[in-house]
Amino acid sequence: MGGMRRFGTGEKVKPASIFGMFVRIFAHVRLQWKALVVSIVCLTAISLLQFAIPQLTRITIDHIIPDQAYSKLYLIAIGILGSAALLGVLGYFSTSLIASIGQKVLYDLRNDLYRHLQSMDVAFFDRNRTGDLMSRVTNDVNILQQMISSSMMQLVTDLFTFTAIALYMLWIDWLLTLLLLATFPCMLFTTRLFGKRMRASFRTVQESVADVSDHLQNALTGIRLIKSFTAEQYEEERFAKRTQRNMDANIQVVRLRAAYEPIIDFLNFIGLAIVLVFGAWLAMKGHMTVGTIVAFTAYLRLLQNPIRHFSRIMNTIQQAAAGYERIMEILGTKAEVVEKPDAVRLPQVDGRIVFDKVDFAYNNDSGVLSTFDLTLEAGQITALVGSSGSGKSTIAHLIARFYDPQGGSISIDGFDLKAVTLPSLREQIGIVSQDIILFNGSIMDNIRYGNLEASDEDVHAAAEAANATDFIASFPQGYETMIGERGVKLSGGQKQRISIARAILKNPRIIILDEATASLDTESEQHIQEALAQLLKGRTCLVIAHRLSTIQQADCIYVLEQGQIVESGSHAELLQLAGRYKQLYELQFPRKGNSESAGTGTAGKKISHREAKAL
Ligand SMILES: Nc1ncnc2c1ncn2[C@@H]1O[C@H](COP(=O)(O)OP(=O)(O)OP(=O)(O)O)[C@@H](O)[C@H]1O
Repeated sequence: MGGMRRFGTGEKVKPASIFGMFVRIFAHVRLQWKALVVSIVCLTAISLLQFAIPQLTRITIDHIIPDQAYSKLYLIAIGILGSAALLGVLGYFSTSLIASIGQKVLYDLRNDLYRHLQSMDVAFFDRNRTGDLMSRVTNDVNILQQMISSSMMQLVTDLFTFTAIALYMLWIDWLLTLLLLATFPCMLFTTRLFGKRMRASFRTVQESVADVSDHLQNALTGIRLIKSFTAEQYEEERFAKRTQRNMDANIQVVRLRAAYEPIIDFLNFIGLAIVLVFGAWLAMKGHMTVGTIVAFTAYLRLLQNPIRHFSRIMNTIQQAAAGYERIMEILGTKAEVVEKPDAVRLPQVDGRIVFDKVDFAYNNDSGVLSTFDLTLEAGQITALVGSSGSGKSTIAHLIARFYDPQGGSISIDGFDLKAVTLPSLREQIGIVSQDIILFNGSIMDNIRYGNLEASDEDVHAAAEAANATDFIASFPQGYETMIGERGVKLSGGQKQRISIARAILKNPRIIILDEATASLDTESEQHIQEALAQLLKGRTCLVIAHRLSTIQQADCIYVLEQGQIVESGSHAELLQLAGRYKQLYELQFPRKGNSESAGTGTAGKKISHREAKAL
């Protein structure tokens, strides 16, 4: 395969080796050294027992039969049955111990992965598909899990037995053993050759699983859109293309395996032929006993076990290696928005926000802001208006440090955002936007998300301030009503009020309203406006609105066009200026003209969201 890419970028990095995978797994395993020591003791005992059983065969053939030692036969029976019973008990302990070590490693890995994902910046999530990320945390970790639980134990036992037996065989007959071992490099070479190809195919399989998961995620969340455009057929074809890629890659794996296994079997038979022919020759010459040959053939099987098993579990191992690569791609990606090591806690702020010569572009595309200056005074309502795509939401994202500007600086009360810790910054910012995210859970849980320490009374007070108590009380289970996918469906306005209650409970110093009332009908808007008035009271507020009716009370309004401020002032001042703001205003309130009282009441309600968005 051509090498993997650093996640979400074009940069190529070396593919992870299977050895690297085992080393990393072992680094975690080391932490559970007690369980590890017990398993190693069990495995050593298993190897010794596996070694002892063929010795009993040899003793029977070489000594007991020729000596007609009837009285010793029961010892052989006890020896074999005792060894078998011990093998069973030791097998039980080593299997369960190694499996639990493995599961613990995966538990840590999955949690590390989740923690790492949470620490990534917003740009990372812009770049990567949700379904693909989900598939890495679930499917790829599962594959690794399968390998650890089913194959690791086998491999480790085999390696122990291999070493013990190879040493014994070299001691008994080094020449015969070396001849035998000559087949091993061929097996390793074949395994490597096929392994590489299989891994490439498995990587395709896993990528296609991620594609399928991504498609499903999009299609299921967008099912209304698909139906409204009657695009079912089109989506079905797109889905089939993705599953076809999965099928092709799987068939390729099966073909490789079908060719690989007979080759390994053939090499195993060469080993058997060597032992039989050369051993018989030695026996006929009187240099070796028949019992030793029989024991040698039994050892040969044990010696070849690692390779034979490896060929069987190679599927799982290569699949795990491909999954491991995909996991490492995430773990190896670093967030760009990070805290400096010497970052300080941002103290309780008044909320004066200053953009000083800020340059910003998403993904090194053409810039959204360039040498951009803006000051939001503490305790005031500042509004941003302007055409779609002019950069209003970008300004909000930069304040919350979802992205870092490429040039210039942004500060709050004189603290550069890059010099303060992220939680201390974001704790003081509340964002209420048009895209409301409520989690599956009760209304109580959703409001309490604003402050996980809040008491029930605090939650009730926040709901009261957000004008949400009436509709909450109308549900039979009140605050315990489940919302989200498994619960009741809330209207846009109800969701909005819950999100406002959540922000009120958070009690941040700075509030950002991004299109917060854009999609509401008149009646909801009335409720929301009252709730918002509660939320904005006494805080530093940035209000982004398409509806000019919602921002006339702002202390200062900035009109933004293509990332530049073209006008600023109060509503009245801007109307007098008779520039871009007035133009936007007249588009929204044609009949009221430039009357200053317009829009506070009915005029604003006549304009639809679509019209407003089009501005
Ligand atoms: N995550 C992103 N990745 C890349 N480009 C983006 C991203 N978000 C916004 N942009 C681009 O940045 C520019 C400014 O977008 P922004 O969302 O700030 O505008 P806006 O004024 O808030 O628009 P609207 O009123 O339509 O919401 C647009 O050209 C947009 O395409």
